[in-house]
Amino acid sequence: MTTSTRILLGVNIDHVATLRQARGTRYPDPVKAALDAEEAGADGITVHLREDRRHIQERDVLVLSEVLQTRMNFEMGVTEEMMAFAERIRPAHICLVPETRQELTTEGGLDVAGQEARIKAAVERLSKTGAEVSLFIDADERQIEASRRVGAPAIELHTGRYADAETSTEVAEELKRIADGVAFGLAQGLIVNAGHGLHYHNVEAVAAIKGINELNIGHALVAHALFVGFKSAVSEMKALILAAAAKA
Ligand SMILES: CC(=O)[C@@H](O)[C@H](O)COP(=O)(O)O
Ligand SMILES: NCC(=O)COP(=O)(O)O
Repeated sequence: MTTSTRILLGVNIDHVATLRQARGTRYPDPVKAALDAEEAGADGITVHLREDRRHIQERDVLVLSEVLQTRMNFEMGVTEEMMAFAERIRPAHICLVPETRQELTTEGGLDVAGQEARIKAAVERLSKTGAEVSLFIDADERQIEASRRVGAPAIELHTGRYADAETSTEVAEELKRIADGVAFGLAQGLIVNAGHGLHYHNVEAVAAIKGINELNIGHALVAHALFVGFKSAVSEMKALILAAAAKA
């Protein structure tokens, strides 16, 4: 069981690439953002190579795999194309995520319980690359138990519902759901990460949940970086989550 006392920040650079792809230019370069993020204290760099290539491209991942000083968390759908690519680049971490072509963003967690044999085969195959494989799931006991059964050492709890909650009651309910999921995941012997939709005003309560290993944050960092620069955006976020975890 991992009971880290120090929470890690994984910086997702997808939306630096979103801006580049909007115009088909060479800038802004997500690789530069990744290096700046590392200098500012990122513990890892997350990229999601989507099937529709709306942001991160293969070349970004290949260059990152050569230049990162920390570690790459490669998010991917469970497809043959992505599995073969992951076997080629051999990232330190692989996170299996659900993907729908038309979605605005990742809408829910991976249904591990509903397709255990398929996910187990993917986890087994990808683990042979040496990667720590995690599953991006909702904070739901059924999915957490299934994640353990398929042999994933780690899970990432989808915090999108918490981020989207509007009333204080909903926020409290969603936060409790995440906190319960973290405790349940740890009790199952899993490494528990969390992320999606976290920003400077909602992150502290999640960072204060004991036992979370890492938060993966992207969209809010890229948005804030427009005004303060990428390094400052990352270091502000890192300071916030470390302070919240230390107070808890
Ligand atoms: C899996 C996850 O939560 C993120 O990687 C997210 O998918 C990135 O942003 P988009 O969903 O906008 O591509
Ligand atoms: N896995 C979640 C992630 O990497 C970042 O999501 P977001 O902060 O861009 O919503």
